Amino acid sequence: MEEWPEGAVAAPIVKIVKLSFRDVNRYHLVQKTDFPHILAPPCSKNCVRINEHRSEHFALRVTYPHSSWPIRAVDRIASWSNKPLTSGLVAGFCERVSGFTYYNAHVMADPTEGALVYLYSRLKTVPTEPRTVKLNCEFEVSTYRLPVQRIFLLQDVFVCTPISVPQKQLRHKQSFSYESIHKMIRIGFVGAGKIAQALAKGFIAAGLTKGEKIVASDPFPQTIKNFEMLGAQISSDNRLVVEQSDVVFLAIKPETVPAVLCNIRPHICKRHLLLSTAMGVSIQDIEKALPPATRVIRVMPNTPVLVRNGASVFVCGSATQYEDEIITRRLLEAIGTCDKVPELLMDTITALSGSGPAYVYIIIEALADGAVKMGLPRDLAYRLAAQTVVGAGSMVLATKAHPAQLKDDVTSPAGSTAEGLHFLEQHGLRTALIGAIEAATLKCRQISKETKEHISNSCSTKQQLCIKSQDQADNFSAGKRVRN
Ligand SMILES: NC(=O)C1=CN([C@@H]2O[C@H](COP(=O)(O)OP(=O)(O)OC[C@H]3O[C@@H](n4cnc5c(N)ncnc54)[C@H](OP(=O)(O)O)[C@@H]3O)[C@@H](O)[C@H]2O)C=CC1
Ligand SMILES: O=C(O)[C@@H]1CCC=N1
Repeated sequence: MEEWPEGAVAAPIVKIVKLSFRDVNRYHLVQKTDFPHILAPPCSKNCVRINEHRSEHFALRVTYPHSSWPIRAVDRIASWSNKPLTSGLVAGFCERVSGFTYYNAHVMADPTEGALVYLYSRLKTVPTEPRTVKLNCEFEVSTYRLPVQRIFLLQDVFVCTPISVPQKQLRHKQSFSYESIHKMIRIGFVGAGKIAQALAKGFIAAGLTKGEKIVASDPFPQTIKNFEMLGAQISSDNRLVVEQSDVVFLAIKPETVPAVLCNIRPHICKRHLLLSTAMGVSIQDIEKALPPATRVIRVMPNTPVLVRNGASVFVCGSATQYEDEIITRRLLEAIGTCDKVPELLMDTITALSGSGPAYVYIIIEALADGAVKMGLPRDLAYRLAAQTVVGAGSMVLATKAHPAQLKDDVTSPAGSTAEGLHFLEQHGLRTALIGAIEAATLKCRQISKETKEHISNSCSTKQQLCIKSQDQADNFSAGKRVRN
């Protein structure tokens, strides 16, 4: 039996009868992701069907395929216990509240064998208020035997132990918190520009990592200084970032992507998860330029991730594991919303939420300019305009009402709003915004096409390019500024 990692706690036999999301934070959590072995998909023959449209409990007894199946925790804390589990209980709860479906489930190891409790949870939307999730004894009477398949529903696995466990039951005194898992993931940024900085600051603000756990590269000394100020390790050599991180954000402009991929390619290995923010560069094109089976996820965040209010989406590559999706979700959900989308929507999403903050800033600026023209102090005008945008956006999300309905609610008969709206319609605000999304989408498509050609060409002349990139990288390392 291997040693437990430093800081881990031995989970005692706990029978959870009630768990709230607030409680989750009170548990010591060890994330575990190696769980394709456990559960059948919810709609398979032998499995409880989970009805998405009403709240219900479900319960399953599972039998693991091999008595030697080890309990393994993720990645860098792999094999912290290899005690075999042969059976366990899965209990879950699917809840439909205010239009959202919440999934939660537990796997309890057989107490005689492992005495570990796993908590799986998947929330379509993270509730703003802690929710009580009842997990009760019902599940103990279930006797399903399931084929061994992948879990679809469940997002995360934690080994839990209540904080109230007497110290003497703990093998190690320190707790091993959920946050500390992410602190173990070394995050790297290739390209240290605007979106890289916003992401890094967001992750730090969310407590997912610390500045010193980040490593970033950029040829531009002024830009990279911003990372230095976060306490990050900085370099002008992209290869160093790759070597020193597990999750690598590719935060460079599309035209730079082919040469950079060529440069980092020899340093990419199995442990890496590559998250590309590059607009218009398809997963297929990125994968083509990297070693086979490189795990690539394409993401489209926006700058409000800086204040943990971003709108991000992601697309999984052909070699990604479910665990990679979990990590991506955990990272992006900590700094805003996060949706998995089909890749064909990426160009339009780039135009909408990727570029969108820029449009909204112009709107805020213009609203404030109007107010200043009419006599308001400028700082008050900006504050009111910004808060109005925040409030209106929150109304759309919270009420799910049609924006037109919410607009009508503001517009009193013969009032001032109607006058303002009339003016906007006369001057084509709607048309302008629709046109902006269309124009930006088309630009993304064009860049996508160009990058595809560029990558195809660079793949055919890969060796030459690699030599060139190597030279460039060496020049960066030598402190010279080189542009592609
Ligand atoms: N800004 C945003 O809101 C969003 C941007 N994105 C995407 O993210 C990517 C980055 O955008 P953004 O941060 O705005 O752009 P920036 O120009 O701010 O950042 C890119 C950085 O990469 C640097 N760079 C250039 N060549 C290399 C190289 N060979 N190796 C490493 N770094 C290099 C650039 O340096 P230099 O300036 O000297 O060229 C620059 O500092 C783009 O593909 C964009 O489409 C996605 C979502 C939102
Ligand atoms: O302007 C750009 O190209 C990027 C894409 C989304 C936001 N900024």
